Amino acid sequence: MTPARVLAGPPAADALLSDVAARAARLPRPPHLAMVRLGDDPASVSYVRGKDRRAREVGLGSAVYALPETTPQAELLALIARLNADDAVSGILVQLPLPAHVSEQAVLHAIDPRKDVDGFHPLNVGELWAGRPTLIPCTPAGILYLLDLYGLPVAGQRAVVVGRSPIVGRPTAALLLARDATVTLAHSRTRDLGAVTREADLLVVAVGQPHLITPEMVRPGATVIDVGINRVPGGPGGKAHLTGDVHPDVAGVAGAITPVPGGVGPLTIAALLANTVTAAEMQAGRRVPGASAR
Ligand SMILES: Nc1nc(=O)c2c([nH]1)NC[C@@H]1CN(c3ccc(C(=O)N[C@@H](CCC(=O)O)C(=O)O)cc3)C=[N+]21
Repeated sequence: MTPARVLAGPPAADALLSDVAARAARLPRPPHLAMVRLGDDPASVSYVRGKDRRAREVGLGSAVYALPETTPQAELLALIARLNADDAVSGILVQLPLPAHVSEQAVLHAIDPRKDVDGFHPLNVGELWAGRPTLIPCTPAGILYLLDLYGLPVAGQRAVVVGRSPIVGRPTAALLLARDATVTLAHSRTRDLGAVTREADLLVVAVGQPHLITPEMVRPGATVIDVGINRVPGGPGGKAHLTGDVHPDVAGVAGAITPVPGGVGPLTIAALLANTVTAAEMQAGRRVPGASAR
């Protein structure tokens, strides 16, 4: 078996971002992304910094509101209300996870659906499941962009998504369905997971369990998208390193596979900035809400 084709994220992200920059430049003023984070979780700090830097690189405005971990929910909701009302703000992202005293649901409901660049507001979630993707969650949008860029088919494919989280698994299943794949959504209670994943032409894994997917669970020649980002000890020099939900030996069976890091992650950021431009276009009346973003 020839080893799998590696679907590198960074060049695909660059291609998407050059389109984002061109669309941003056609607007009357640069789209602006407001990001809010509570507390100093190192991963959140690093992700938000990465998004902020990439936004500026492609000519978007960007602002980070770094609030104390102890910020009361009412204060966070008041900030969101101000950002909703501010015409200079095109997109709003509240970094997850939130501290336990803040209701994620209350926050996600509070963001104006037309500025919801994460695609987490129930209106956008509903539109996506109804087959009318508008502002699509960033990781699923990034996965579809990656597949399209590398010329991998979606329509008619047997797709298996492992993981049913509201931010990755569920919306990925909805988006693949909107693109005419035959979709199975598997999860921690799925009986004989390997028998299910072996049916997949296209396997998307978003569980957060290092090396859950082993070679015998993969159909030879399948496309495997690894969304897992797991920090595990014992990297080069004994430092913690990143590894995916898919065992490295799967590369000997799959037809195509995304690496971790350097696979889906960079596309997630690019898709966020694409959503920010889409939101700005809608607000400028250049795009009708509901006209497909793809
Ligand atoms: N409201 C909200 N929206 C999000 O989109 C959101 C969130 N909260 N909370 C956390 C998750 C996680 N996430 C990632 C983005 C980029 C990489 C990424 O660029 N990863 C690099 C490596 C990064 C590293 O070295 O840590 C890669 O895979 O190559 C990873 C993860 C967005 N999230």
